[in-house]
Amino acid sequence: MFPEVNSCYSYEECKATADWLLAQTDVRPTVGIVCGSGLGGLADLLKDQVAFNYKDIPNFPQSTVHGHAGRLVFGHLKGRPCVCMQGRFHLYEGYSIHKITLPMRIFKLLGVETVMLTNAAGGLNHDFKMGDIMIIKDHLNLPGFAGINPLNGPNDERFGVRFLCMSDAYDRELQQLAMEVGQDLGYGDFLKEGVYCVLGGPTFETIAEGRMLHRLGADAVGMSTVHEVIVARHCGMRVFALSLITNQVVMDYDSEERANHEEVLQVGRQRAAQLERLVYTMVTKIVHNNYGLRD
Ligand SMILES: O=P(O)(O)O[C@@H]1C[C@H](O)[C@@H](CO)O1
Ligand code: HPA
Repeated sequence: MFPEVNSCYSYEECKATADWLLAQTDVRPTVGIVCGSGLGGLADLLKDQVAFNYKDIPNFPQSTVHGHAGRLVFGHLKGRPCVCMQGRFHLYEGYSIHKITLPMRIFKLLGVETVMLTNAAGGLNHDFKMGDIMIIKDHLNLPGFAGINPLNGPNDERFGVRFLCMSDAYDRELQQLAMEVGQDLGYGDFLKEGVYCVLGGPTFETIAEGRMLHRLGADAVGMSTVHEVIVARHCGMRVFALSLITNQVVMDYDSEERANHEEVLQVGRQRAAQLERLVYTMVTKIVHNNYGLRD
């Protein structure tokens, strides 16, 4: 019934990985950051770094995509203890959905309370431009419609409930904070909000697919994030997510534009510093334990 059931990681396996990491570093992160394609520079902002190559971490998958360095970096952002994935995993790399979301459970067992995810995405909303930063307010989980969900398989209540509410997946207070910080930083012209749709990739969208997703209510489309968000919410972490619009999805048969990964990485490089500053400033304003925000 669940073809990937054997690839689930047990609570004990996740705990073993978290305990291994905690034994190697004194950093006790409350914020976990996931860097999207070409956006790994965020990890370089961490002070007092303790970094691990994914290949050295028990149970961890390896990054196979250009623009995803494959390092887990612990450190501090203005005194706030953080852990940062410099590179994430995607379904199209051939990993099971349980494997690509394993780091979220490890974050939880490390003590992370807030997860901040970034990704590169194609714009579907006609008002969006290349280089816009979209605060994700909701998502469309297309693989989920087809029964591909990271919570498939036996449910371990130590992580969370069997049937997860998703109408509050993206923390509204953090979205508001992002808007305020973005305005303060002068990002008003390119800071947007919208709905992210995940597909399996690795193919970019056909014109008919782009048109369909737009009509379904998606503002941007990508190949990640949603699975991580589901698992992070399942184990009770607060979630905030951003998309960098690296290209406009082609929705016109007369267009000469062609989506490609090099352009995705290039636009990432152009906007990375501003995106990093937004996340950095937000982290300095998040207070943990009482879920409040600092002014
Ligand atoms: O990890 P993210 O979602 O940022 O990566 C996007 C989606 C594909 O992996 C790749 C396409 O260029 O970038
Ligand atoms: N489609 C899907 N994923 C993406 C895109 C896109 O146009 N751009 C960056 N990641």
